Amino acid sequence: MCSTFCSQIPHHLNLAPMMIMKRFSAPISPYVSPRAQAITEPPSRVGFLGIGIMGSPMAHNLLKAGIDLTVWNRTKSKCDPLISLGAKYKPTPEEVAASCDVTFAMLADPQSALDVACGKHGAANGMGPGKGYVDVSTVDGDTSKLISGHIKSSGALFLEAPVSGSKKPAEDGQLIFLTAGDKDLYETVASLLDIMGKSKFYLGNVGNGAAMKLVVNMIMGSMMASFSEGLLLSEKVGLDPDVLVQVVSQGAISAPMYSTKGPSMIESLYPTAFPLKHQQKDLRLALGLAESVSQPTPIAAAANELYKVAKSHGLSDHDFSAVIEALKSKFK
Ligand SMILES: NC(=O)C1=CN([C@@H]2O[C@H](COP(=O)(O)OP(=O)(O)OC[C@H]3O[C@@H](n4cnc5c(N)ncnc54)[C@H](OP(=O)(O)O)[C@@H]3O)[C@@H](O)[C@H]2O)C=CC1
Ligand SMILES: O=CC(=O)O
Repeated sequence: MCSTFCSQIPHHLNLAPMMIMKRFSAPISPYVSPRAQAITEPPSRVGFLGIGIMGSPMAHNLLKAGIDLTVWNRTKSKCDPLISLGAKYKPTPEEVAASCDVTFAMLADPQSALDVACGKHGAANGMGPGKGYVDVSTVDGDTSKLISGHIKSSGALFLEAPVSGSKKPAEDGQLIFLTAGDKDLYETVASLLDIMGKSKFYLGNVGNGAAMKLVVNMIMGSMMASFSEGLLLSEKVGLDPDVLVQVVSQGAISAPMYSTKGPSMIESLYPTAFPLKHQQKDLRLALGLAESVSQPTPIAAAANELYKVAKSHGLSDHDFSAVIEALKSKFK
């Protein structure tokens, strides 16, 4: 079993195989798994793990829609507003999964998504036939496949469903779900995805949703880096950057991101919707994806370096538009 298991460990985790074996205590058997069983449709008890910038409004929308919701977050206090609105709370991901038909997870990165799904008291320990796990975190395909293997070895179904759209779309129920995995689970949770989002794509095998999300965010990260250069250049040659934002917003390169974030970037304000550290993580994972198929991505590679500079100057938890700071002379 070890060779099968170890071959699934994502390269970027950089952990010795024995550490991984210790960390992810849920047994994984690729050969014998309990028979998967249909989930009641729509699921009557829903779990949500990871109540951060995105998880909080997504869970809130489920609650507002009358869903019987159980929540968990590493920092418990972030669950309190949801609990005061009627959500139940369980102290571990395992207990959430055990008490729910379907459990969603919205975690920061590959490591936290693995820890919460497959670690000690992780969700996989509470899964079983008749249940489903929907991971909406942005991770790479290898991580998603590893989580899928653990969940499915319990007899439960697995769907990866990363989202495109930020804090405001999450609040407005306007996210775009990029799903892949068990089609039965996709159909079972469709009504829940419709509460949280405006559209959903089913992309086939596990890994395809993750790949689509990484390609989209690779483009977005490069766009923001390029926009930052344009804003600073316009200012340096004596143009009004506010006018640049207006011109851009009316032409072929118009994007909501430029008109919503441009004005605050000009003021050097970066209220966090999408943390810069997550954008850099997505670029790093996208570059790994490109490397795996020998696709040249020089623009994304350059953008990634800029986000790394921004991170090294303490901007990790600012909005990703703070990448503009890395281009200012004080950082040279
Ligand atoms: N913000 C955005 O605009 C978007 C974000 N995303 C993706 O969604 C995911 C979540 O992002 P977002 O909500 O913005 O990020 P946050 O940083 O606000 O939330 C991250 C969540 O992960 C939890 N977490 C982090 N590390 C661990 C760990 N080791 N063990 C357990 N839990 C952990 C945090 O818990 P705690 O509260 O205890 O720190 C928190 O609940 C990321 O993958 C991001 O790339 C996707 C689309 C848009
Ligand atoms: O992942 C970020 C987003 O805005 O989408």
